[in-house]
Amino acid sequence: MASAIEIDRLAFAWQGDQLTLDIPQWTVEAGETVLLRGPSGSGKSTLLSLLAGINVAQQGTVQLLDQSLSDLSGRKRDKFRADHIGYIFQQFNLLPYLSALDNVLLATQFSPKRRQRVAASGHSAEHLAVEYLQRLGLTSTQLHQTAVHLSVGQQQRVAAARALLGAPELLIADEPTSALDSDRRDDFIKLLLELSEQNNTTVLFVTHDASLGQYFNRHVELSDINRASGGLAHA
Ligand SMILES: Nc1ncnc2c1ncn2[C@@H]1O[C@H](COP(=O)(O)OP(=O)(O)OP(=O)(O)O)[C@@H](O)[C@H]1O
Repeated sequence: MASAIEIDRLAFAWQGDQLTLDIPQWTVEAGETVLLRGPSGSGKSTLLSLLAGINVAQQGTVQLLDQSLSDLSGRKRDKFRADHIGYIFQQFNLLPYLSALDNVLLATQFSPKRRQRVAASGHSAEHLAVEYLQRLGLTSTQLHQTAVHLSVGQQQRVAAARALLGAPELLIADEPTSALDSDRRDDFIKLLLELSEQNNTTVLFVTHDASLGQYFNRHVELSDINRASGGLAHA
C-alpha cells in the first residue's frame, strides 16, 4: 500500500533563516495510527499546516498519498485537502451559527470525493453524520443546537464527526483533547480510533501529552525527526 505521508529533506522557516522544521525523512504508512508529541512551540502545528497544504515548505517535498503538495496550486491544494484529509483544529473551527449536524455536513459540501464515498456506503450523508454524532455521545436535541450553544467537549465531538464524514484517507488531529478531563479524553480517543479504523483512515494525532501513546500504533517525538531546535525545553 502507498504511504500516507512521505517527507523528504523538508525545511521550513516562518521568517529569516531560523528554521522551525528541518526533517530529513519521515514516513507514515497507510493505516497507521501515530501519536506525534513535542513541547509547546516545537513546531507541531507548523508541521501539520505543511501536511495539510495550508503552508508550503521552502525546501524539500511533502507527499500525501503519493501526491507532492508543492506540485499543486493553492486552489488544488485546498481541493486535495477537502477530498483526502479530515482535520480537527485546536479550536475546532466550527461555524458558530450552524447546528452541530450542519457543521458535520459541511465536510461533504466541499468535496465531491467525500460525497462519492458516502454514496458508496449506501447511506445518506445525513444518516452517517447523525450516526457519528450519536456514537460520539451527542443527544438528538444537541444535534440541532447551534455550535455556539455547545460545550467545548461537545464542539470537539462535532469537529471529529466532521473530520471523519466521507472517509478521508488521513485524519489529522491537532491537540483536540486539551480542554477535557482524562476520562473523557481517553473515551474520545478510543472512539476516534474506532471510527477511523472502520473507514480505513490513517491517523496522525498531535499532543504534548505522552500518556496517550498507549492508544496508538506508534509514538513519535518531534525532536527525534526534526533537527531544528525550536521550542522550549521538554515539558
Ligand atoms: N503564523 C506564524 N508566523 C510566525 N511564526 C509562527 C507562526 N506560527 C507559529 N510560529 C512560530 O513557529 C514556532 C512553532 O510553533 P507551532 O505553533 O508550530 O508549535 P507547536 O509545537 O504546535 O506549539 P503548541 O503545542 O503550543 O501548539 C514557534 O516559535 C512559533 O512562534
